[in-house]
Amino acid sequence: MATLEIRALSVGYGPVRALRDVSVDVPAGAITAVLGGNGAGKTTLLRAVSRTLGFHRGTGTGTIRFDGQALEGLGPAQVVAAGVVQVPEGRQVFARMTVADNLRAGALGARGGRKAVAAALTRVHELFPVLAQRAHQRAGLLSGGEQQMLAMGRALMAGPRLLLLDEPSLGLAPLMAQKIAETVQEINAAGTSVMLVEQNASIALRLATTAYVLDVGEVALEGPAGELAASDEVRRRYLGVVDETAAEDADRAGRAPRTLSRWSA
Ligand SMILES: Nc1ncnc2c1ncn2[C@@H]1O[C@H](COP(=O)(O)OP(=O)(O)OP(=O)(O)O)[C@@H](O)[C@H]1O
Repeated sequence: MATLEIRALSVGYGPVRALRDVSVDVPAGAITAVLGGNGAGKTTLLRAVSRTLGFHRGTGTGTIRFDGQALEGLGPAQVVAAGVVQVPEGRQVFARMTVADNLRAGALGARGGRKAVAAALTRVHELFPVLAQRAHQRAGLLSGGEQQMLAMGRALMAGPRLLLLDEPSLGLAPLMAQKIAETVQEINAAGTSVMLVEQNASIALRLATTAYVLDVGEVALEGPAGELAASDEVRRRYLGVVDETAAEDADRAGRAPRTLSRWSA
């Protein structure tokens, strides 16, 4: 059963068409990945779900249902209260506030009372012990990886049933990216559905059950993550694998083969 159903979603920023007729299903309990190059519309898709397009002067048409409830017409805080929480790209922690206060801020939109918040904090500290050790430090002093942990921890404080993750491994060293990936798996195994936007296709396809590839605002490919990982198109464009025929074709055309090293692990 899909917990999140996006149907015929089109989004624009003024004259810029960012998404066109996009339909995506995020099944309950699974990790669903969204891949795509720069500007493909991945972040826009998450903004549409979290109802934060308005902050960026974006407007959209189409339907988005979460557990059968229409999200159109809700404000961002109501979406959080419904159980859908976004971890924005670039972490966006409150740099001048302490780690503890950042986490407290995440609980503001939470359902449930003090007990639920205390339980969420215990859980966040179990997942990310460094956030307990650094509780009284300013968030701006944390490393990039620790800030990503804080951004995820802050989102978990709201008790999400669906977590929207925007490029959690961006700019992180491979070991830290791997650690974050393992934690995403752990969060999912504990019952939270995940919609994962990743520039690191190799990590995303390893974590996800199903995946979508966006290309200039449209769904270009979709299917089981294992099948996409094996497809020549995805391997060539998103996993940095240069197939020989493409390289020869490119040679004949007198230009370098197209490798997208940014996409490789
Ligand atoms: N606030 C905005 N105002 C105008 N255009 C925007 C705005 N935000 C995004 N866009 C445009 O919408 C399109 C999709 O952008 P989006 O950020 O969703 O892509 P993305 O796949 O997340 O890319 P990236 O990996 O670079 O973040 C791009 O053409 C982008 O320039």
